[in-house]
Amino acid sequence: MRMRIAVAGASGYVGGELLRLALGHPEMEVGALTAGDSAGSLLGAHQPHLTTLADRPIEATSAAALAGHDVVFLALPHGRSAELASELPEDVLVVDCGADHRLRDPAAWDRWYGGFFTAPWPYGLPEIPGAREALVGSRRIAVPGCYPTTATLAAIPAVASGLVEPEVSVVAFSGTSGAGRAAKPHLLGSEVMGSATAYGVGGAHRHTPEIIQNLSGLGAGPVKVSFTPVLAPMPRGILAVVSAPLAAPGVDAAQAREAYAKTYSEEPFVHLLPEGVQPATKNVVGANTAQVQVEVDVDAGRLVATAVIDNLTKGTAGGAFQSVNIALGLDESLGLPTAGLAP
Ligand SMILES: NC(=O)C1=CN([C@@H]2O[C@H](COP(=O)(O)OP(=O)(O)OC[C@H]3O[C@@H](n4cnc5c(N)ncnc54)[C@H](OP(=O)(O)O)[C@@H]3O)[C@@H](O)[C@H]2O)C=CC1
Ligand SMILES: CC(=O)N[C@@H](CCC(=O)OP(=O)(O)O)C(=O)O
Repeated sequence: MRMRIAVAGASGYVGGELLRLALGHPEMEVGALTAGDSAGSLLGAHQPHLTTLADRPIEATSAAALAGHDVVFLALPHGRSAELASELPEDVLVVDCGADHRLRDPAAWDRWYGGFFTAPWPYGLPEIPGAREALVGSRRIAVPGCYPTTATLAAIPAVASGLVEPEVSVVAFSGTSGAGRAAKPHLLGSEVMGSATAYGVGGAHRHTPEIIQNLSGLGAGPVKVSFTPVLAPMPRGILAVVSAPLAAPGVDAAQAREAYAKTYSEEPFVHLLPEGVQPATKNVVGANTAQVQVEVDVDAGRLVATAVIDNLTKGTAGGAFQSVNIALGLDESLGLPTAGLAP
């Protein structure tokens, strides 16, 4: 029998991507849809690309509306998930796409988010060593932030293998859907089109502690991270450029490549591109794949890795379904697209 899913935040960008993927998942069927102010309207008013769900009503978000489902996805603003999740039964698989259950350090939570600290849930980035095992059988999943997913996938092999010093620089370019669909002046077409802008510069972005948490858990000790996000004029996609000083002067491109090939050889969604081919965000639009590349800048003594994902697919909804598949004992790749859209 198929699993019935509920989506809280169904009118948003992540909600829309969760539903798009649910329609292609052979074990899932769509149940309740909820939101905030959009409650009382039909889904088609918010997600016109989901033609077959257009006449589904959106209800107000409450534990009662989400009851009676096998899997509940929370695609709500930060701070809205924790209380709601605490009212949902323990045997229901609850997947939080927001940040409420990602950070393990209460002090980091307090500094970057604030408010009531809730216990962290198994982290939905199976490619981190040990994370896949923690997801098996879990009934709670914390979906990573989209920048942390991209940066972490670019950096894992370099950091875990000790090829680099634990001082990582991340510069990542995100499409505008990363900011959600609520109207914000800096997201107006006239502001975004034909321009790219850094923001959260100087270690001020809230994804910094999440990237640090991920990279510091790889067995190579604490990792310092300098993270700079850049808003790029595209609807979807993230490109992360990660670099770090080589741990020893002799580390060469072949060694770096070997570490990346070995780390990702069995991963269904992470692809090391052939030598010299650089990842491009357009290659992964709508796909749950990450493309990665690694080079060594001998003159600067740095390893440079790049990765791309679709922020809404591998970066949120696709990663969420990948983790749900693992938690439920299904094939990890079930229902997840691996091909992007071209041209
Ligand atoms: N966009 C991305 O690439 C990523 C997003 N995330 C996270 O996923 C979550 C959803 O993001 P996204 O879809 O982009 O955001 P959107 O702004 O596009 O959507 C937010 C959704 O939450 C609903 N909502 C807002 N306030 C409330 C409330 N008080 N009670 C109930 N529902 C409410 C909105 O409904 P209404 O229409 O009624 O306002 C809407 O359905 C966020 O936590 C975000 O940080 C994580 C990774 C990547
Ligand atoms: C382009 C853009 O604005 N991106 C968002 C990150 C979105 C994301 O990953 O989400 P979480 O909020 O769930 O952590 C930002 O910088 O705030």
